[in-house]
Amino acid sequence: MALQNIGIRLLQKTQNVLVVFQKRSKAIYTNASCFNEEEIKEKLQAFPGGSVDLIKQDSGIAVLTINNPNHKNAFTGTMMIQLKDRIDQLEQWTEGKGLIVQGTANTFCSGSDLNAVRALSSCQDGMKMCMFMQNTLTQLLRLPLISVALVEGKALGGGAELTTACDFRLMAPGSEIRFVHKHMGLVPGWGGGARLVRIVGSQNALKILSTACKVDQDLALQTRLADDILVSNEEGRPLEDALKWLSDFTKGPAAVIRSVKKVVLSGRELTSDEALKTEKEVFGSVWGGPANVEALAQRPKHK
Ligand SMILES: CCCC(=O)SCCNC(=O)CCNC(=O)[C@H](O)C(C)(C)COP(=O)(O)OP(=O)(O)OC[C@H]1O[C@@H](n2cnc3c(N)ncnc32)[C@H](O)[C@@H]1OP(=O)(O)O
Repeated sequence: MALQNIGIRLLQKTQNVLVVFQKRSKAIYTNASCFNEEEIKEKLQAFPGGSVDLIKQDSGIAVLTINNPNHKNAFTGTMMIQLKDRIDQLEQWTEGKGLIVQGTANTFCSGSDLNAVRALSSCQDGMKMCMFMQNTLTQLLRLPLISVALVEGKALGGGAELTTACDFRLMAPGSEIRFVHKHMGLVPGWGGGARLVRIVGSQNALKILSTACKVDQDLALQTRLADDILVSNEEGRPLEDALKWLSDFTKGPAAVIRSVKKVVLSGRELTSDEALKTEKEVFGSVWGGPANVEALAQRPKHK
């Protein structure tokens, strides 16, 4: 009977945590904000090409690849839809711990496909595309996975914004992140402006956005836009090195790593009171869990 009660309590705790995160991972724009996802998807379908590929490894780390090499990995309309689908898949991946986002062919991403930009030139269409991408990139940032943008070559415009939707940014030698929006008569619209401010502070963000300067590895380290610089550009090495770099953060059971991300995310995004309550719920989900029981049985010393 006692065991049954513990089981029921654990189930309730897990449900509470789920409720908190389901509430939080809700899209920024919904039908209530007059956003019709199907309508913009239909428009985006008219701009095909390229793909967004996902490989989930047994290690619990997935690799998401932006793949449109003939156009420097620019996001076509169908790639925007695929990105959302892949992130939906990652949301369901309960064994996942980490994610690397990269571009194919030694370049990260040159932003929005300029052909689509030209065709969706009305203010309404632009804003609908922006809402769709903000929803998707917010969903990416809120995945319970520790995510890394692996920047090889150039990350321009929307590509630069995409890097800010990951927890960490690693830059390969010679790579650059550049918010070129100003030169296009634009500002960031995929949420990259708001996220940039959180990462580098408002002074640095203002400088980076108002000059549209190249953020090379030195400036990226100085402003903390990059978390580390990789040592080699040799074929295959950046991904190999990024996987190794990430593995330091993903050692251990998925339930614990995912909980760490949830606690940090709530601290980053919620009010202090909400973050504390969420932390309590997440704590409850791991307290007395298998990893906790095993650790206690081993009586570890943290020397
Ligand atoms: C809210 C989102 C805002 C945005 O993202 S707006 C888009 C911002 N991005 C840009 O303006 C990128 C413009 N492209 C460039 O600056 C240069 O192409 C880039 C990336 C520096 C590469 O230069 P290069 O190495 O000299 O190569 P290239 O210019 O010959 O490009 C190779 C082929 O790729 C194409 N491409 C590059 N970026 C693209 C894009 N964003 N949309 C559509 N096509 C794009 C380019 O047109 C060229 O195609 P093609 O070989 O001439 O058929």
